[in-house]
Amino acid sequence: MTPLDGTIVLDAAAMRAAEQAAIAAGESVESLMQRAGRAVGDAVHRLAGAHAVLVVCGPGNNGGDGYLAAARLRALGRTVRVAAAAAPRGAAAIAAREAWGGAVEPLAAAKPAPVLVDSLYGTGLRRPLAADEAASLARLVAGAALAIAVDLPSGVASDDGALLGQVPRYHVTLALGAAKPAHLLQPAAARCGGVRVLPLGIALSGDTRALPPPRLAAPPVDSHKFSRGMVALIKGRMAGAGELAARAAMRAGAGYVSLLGATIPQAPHALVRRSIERDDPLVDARIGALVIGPGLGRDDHARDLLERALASDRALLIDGDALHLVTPERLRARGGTIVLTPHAGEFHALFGETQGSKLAAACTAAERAGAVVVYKGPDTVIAAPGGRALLAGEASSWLSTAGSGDVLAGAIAARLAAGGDPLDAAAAGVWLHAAAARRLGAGFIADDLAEALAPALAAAIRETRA
Ligand SMILES: NC(=O)C1=CN([C@@H]2O[C@H](COP(=O)(O)OP(=O)(O)OC[C@H]3O[C@@H](n4cnc5c(N)ncnc54)[C@H](OP(=O)(O)O)[C@@H]3O)[C@@H](O)[C@H]2O)[C@@H](O)CC1
Ligand SMILES: [K+]
Repeated sequence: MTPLDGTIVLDAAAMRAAEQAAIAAGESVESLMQRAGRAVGDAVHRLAGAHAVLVVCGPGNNGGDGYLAAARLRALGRTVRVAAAAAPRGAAAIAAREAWGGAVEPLAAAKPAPVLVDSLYGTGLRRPLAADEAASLARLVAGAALAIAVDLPSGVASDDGALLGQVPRYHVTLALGAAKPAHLLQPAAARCGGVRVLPLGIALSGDTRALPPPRLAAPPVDSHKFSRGMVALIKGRMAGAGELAARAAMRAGAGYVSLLGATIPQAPHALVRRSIERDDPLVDARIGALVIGPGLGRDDHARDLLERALASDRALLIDGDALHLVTPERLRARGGTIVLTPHAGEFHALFGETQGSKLAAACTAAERAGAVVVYKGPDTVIAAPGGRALLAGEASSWLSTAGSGDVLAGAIAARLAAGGDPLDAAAAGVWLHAAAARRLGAGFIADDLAEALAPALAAAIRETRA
């Protein structure tokens, strides 16, 4: 079992294509299912302690996995029962049912067991479960101390993370072969519990991954403040937003941070406050990342500042209000490195209403704007032009606090200013932001979050070294 960090994420069509490629190379559906069933059986055996197990099986290949997992559990000496609402269809699932060979209880009459394994539907689910089937599943999950979903909780849409009906909450989901978007996109992700991938030994390729831990190092011995990365932030009408983003950039590792348009000296004194009117500081060639948007406002002054930022050739991070003042076409025409950090409202203001999953929307938006798009939320998606995308999965719900987005903008800007691929920089910022929140636990405010980026950065550097 492997955790999700950095693993490949495949939609149902890509998963089928990987399966077909394996079959063309000499595998069979049966051999893949045997591997899946055995891996599920072994994982349940490890997770279930000495408790009795009930496996509920559906009519497709997800059900086939369940019959074989039950057979494996029986071979391991476990007490295991099987229930189903319908007979298996398809040769592999029928063979799996025969390999189990034991009793199959009617789902509606099945009594709960301490461990429930849901093998009803996986990536092939296209419509809501029938009401009686959904009710039976909910009853059996509620009656179990440990509920494990095979591949996906039955009732979630694999590609976009939607719920096709009432879906119970599971403790663990065992993803077969690869993670699916529903393991990382809401609302489905919150139903999955802990997700573990069971590798099936088939070749996988694709452009979407779960957010990996950043590969970060301490500054080299010959570093100076500018080589570590200079971040310049444009102060807006709401001064606190820029202050927070600036503190975050400092704590996330930038060597030099200036707040443009703030001239009254105050703590922290390491933050360089400069007028924005004299000697155009926006074109300073030492700037590694220029940030505009936090607390900017949307008036004419804000528009002027945005025009000046767009005219600069520096890597640009656009957040908050500034996302309401620009168009994707304008960004594409500007070119250069651009990172956008919209929440859902800002995303729709900039890109309009979109079709399909949050992942698809972010990828399309990145292409349209020629920018890395960090589509924020409880299931942040990061997409780059060209198709690469990262799914951050569930972060602390305490991040829903004022100023949290300003801190994220500062963290990403610090990593952007340090150089390298802008997608990696955005990913590192998102990771550090989530890690800082984890360290703080509950009830924190954005000021705490900015400060906690430093220990989160130190931990990421230690983990890179280990
Ligand atoms: N990829 C891999 O490498 C491997 C994948 N494997 C496994 O295969 C799983 C995908 O299998 P799958 O394609 O057979 O789909 P699955 O989720 O079992 O459901 C389809 C069946 O359910 C039916 N059906 C659908 N909705 C329904 C509803 N609401 N109510 C009632 N019926 C409904 C549908 O019928 P139909 O829509 O055709 O009428 C069809 O019969 C995948 O999640 C993984 O577990 C491993 O075995 C091996 C390696
Ligand atoms: K399932």
